[in-house]
Amino acid sequence: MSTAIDEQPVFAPADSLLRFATAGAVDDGKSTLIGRLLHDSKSLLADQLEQLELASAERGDEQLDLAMLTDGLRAEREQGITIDVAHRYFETARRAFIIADTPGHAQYTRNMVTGASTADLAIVLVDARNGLTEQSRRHAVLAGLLRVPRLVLAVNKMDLVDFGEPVFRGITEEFAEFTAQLDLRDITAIPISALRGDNVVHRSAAMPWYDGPSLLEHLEEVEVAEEGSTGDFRLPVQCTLRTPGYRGYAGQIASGVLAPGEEVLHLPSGLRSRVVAVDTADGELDRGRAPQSVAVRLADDIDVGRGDMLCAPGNAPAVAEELTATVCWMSARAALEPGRRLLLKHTTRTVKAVVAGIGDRLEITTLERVPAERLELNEIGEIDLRLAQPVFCDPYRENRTTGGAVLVDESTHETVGAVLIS
Ligand SMILES: Nc1nc2c(ncn2[C@@H]2O[C@H](COP(=O)(O)OP(=O)(O)OP(=O)(O)O)[C@@H](O)[C@H]2O)c(=O)[nH]1
Repeated sequence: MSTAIDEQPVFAPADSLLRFATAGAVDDGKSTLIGRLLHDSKSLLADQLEQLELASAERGDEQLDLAMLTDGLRAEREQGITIDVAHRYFETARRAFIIADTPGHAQYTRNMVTGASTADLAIVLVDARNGLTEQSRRHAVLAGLLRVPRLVLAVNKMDLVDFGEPVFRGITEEFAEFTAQLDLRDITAIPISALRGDNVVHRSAAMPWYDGPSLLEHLEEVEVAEEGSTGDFRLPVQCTLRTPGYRGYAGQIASGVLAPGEEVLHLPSGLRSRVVAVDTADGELDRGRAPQSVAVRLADDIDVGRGDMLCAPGNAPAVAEELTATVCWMSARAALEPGRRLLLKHTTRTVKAVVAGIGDRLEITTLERVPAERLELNEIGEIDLRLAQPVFCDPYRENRTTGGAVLVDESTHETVGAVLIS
């Protein structure tokens, strides 16, 4: 194993970013996999590598203890109170990556929802010896619900099943059967050994029967849908920028494209205006696209403030004071019950909400919908919400930003629910 630092490539600027989440049960090898990706793609700094070698040598390990890299990260995370998902950046010559490492234990549903809601791809890790478990099924269901566009089934620990093709085929076939019922469009299965590095960054000689890409090759090549920039234009307004002679409405474009000269609709007023300019910190743009942060200048004097929305006049979002939504309940303190008062944070708007009713609960491993009176921690179900003011929203399946929201406890300010608007 080469560890020479001067081999570190000079990174060309990566031309695109892939956000991916890792999901697996405890001990399936997530930490080892992430460590292996960082190590073999030479994404570690000299001092991190040195520390790793030292610590592994002290323990008398022949192999580098790659999980230590992510465990270090987890220690950092544990100092925080509410952040359960650690994010890690790395890049290769071809692409930049942000990994959302979602811990496998206890609060896995909550963590996976947090980590995967913005992911372009989810890696579901399976231990080859155990095959598919209830957790693997849960992860696949959640990825489908959250509409993560791509999924990798990484069958890990292939070294412990003699790199056997039948084991891999058995697991992938079972997975395909299960996911046929889900809304998952793009699934790639890769046999790996995170510990030895087989098919993680480099292709493995131990599995000649597999002729697909290594995991990193796949991550580098997979197309990232230009998410957002394809949909209708939506700009949730964060604030108004005002200096003498200047007024721009600032925010991050949630979806679509906007160019000067185009007409936009302002919500809640329903007024329309023409775009004079789309500004950024680096100057004016010919066109702004999701997920850029911009300030929009309008031809007319409209009263625009935080929580409002500028959008395409043709296919405007719903202005809704009542919502039906799928909710993942994340609070260990109390179950979600009808009558509960909460805050709904939707894009840049926060409104008071009351739970008007609870519909079905999703039995996640069988995909059955069963009647429910309440939702406990980590349960997923359909609820009706009544809002004190409207939100401007799209169905989650059409727009992950304007279709998503979180529920917050009014007194503790804790995030207690992830909301996918129907
Ligand atoms: N033989 C073998 N062991 C592996 C492989 N990948 C991981 N392991 C071992 O499996 C154990 C668990 O690995 P981790 O990376 O800590 O697992 P994890 O999924 O991150 O577990 P948590 O951090 O507890 O969620 C460790 O002892 C690893 O060395 C592999 O490909 N082959």
